[in-house]
Amino acid sequence: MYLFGEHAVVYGEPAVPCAIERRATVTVGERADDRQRVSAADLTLDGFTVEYGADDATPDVDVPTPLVEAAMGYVDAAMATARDAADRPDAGLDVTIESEIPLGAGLGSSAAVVVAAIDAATRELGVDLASEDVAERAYAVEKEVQSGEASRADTFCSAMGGAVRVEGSDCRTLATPDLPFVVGYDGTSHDTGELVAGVRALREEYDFAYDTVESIGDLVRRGEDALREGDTAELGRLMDVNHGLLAALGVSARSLDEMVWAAREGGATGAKLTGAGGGGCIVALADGDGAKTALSLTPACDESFRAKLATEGVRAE
Ligand SMILES: Nc1ncnc2c1ncn2[C@@H]1O[C@H](COP(=O)(O)OP(=O)(O)OP(=O)(O)O)[C@@H](O)[C@H]1O
Ligand SMILES: C[C@@](O)(CCO)CC(=O)[O-]
Repeated sequence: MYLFGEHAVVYGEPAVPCAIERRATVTVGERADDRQRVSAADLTLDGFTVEYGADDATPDVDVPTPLVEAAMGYVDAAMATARDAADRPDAGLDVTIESEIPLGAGLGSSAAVVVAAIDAATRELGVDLASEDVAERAYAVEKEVQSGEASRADTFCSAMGGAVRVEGSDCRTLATPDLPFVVGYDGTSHDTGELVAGVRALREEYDFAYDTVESIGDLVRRGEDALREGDTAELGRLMDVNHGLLAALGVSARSLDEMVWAAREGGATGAKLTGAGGGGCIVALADGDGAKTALSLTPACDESFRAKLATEGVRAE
């Protein structure tokens, strides 16, 4: 989840994502043959569940094929980089994905799945990669699958845990403050690639959009100071401004605006959309139950939950 800086991070501005305790679990077992089988038991969207195998010509599913193809793109590429890291190009793998993270909703579900898949597959093939190496390979996978449009933010954060700072290829972990986050989810998903392309087009066409991206960078630097000083009032104010700047770039949605306002009216110190936008999740900084209750009473909000910061990144269980 992004405290600050999504979208602008694609153009080299800094961003501060934070890992929360919602995990993707990937189990990998080596096969006796050279085939690949993937089952994503809980790849759910709008109430559908899909299970598919890499060796099935036509997956037996009741969801749009593009969704399955998109999921396979990430998982295939993750397995390929794991086989490459282990120098075992012909290894056959059985992969099972279980994820608690809503898809395409701004919580970095693809990064979590790719990071966990690379970590589990390399371990199964006898290689113990450092979390930083898992992060770098996961970034390459996201970049490839998202046609060159990805920052290192989601993957580095998923791999390392806690709060991190990403600016271009410079990725660092930050001292993790214990901040009270509440997430509101509208139950929908977005296409990250389309939203990133929309911002790119706007930024190329209008100077003000170009400047807005730079302003987000300035805001993130101020946010880092506030984080260091533990100044939650300032963090909240900057989250509100960050939401406004993202809205100016065209990536908010009525449901996201409604949830942001509900959280604020429920006493949140600040609230913003998180991730690519268009629909999905907002994050609020909020002590007490007011913001969560306000969200649960908002028709646009499908689910709200307290998001505990995960200090640990990818791990073997
Ligand atoms: N449990 C899962 N099993 C298989 N594939 C998954 C799973 N969760 C996510 N994915 C893949 O990741 C895609 C969603 O990633 P995408 O980058 O579009 O959104 P996100 O990471 O959830 O949101 P954002 O980029 O805004 O943080 C899904 O369409 C699917 O291809
Ligand atoms: C919109 C974006 O900044 C975040 C999506 O999770 C894209 C990216 O950083 O790859």
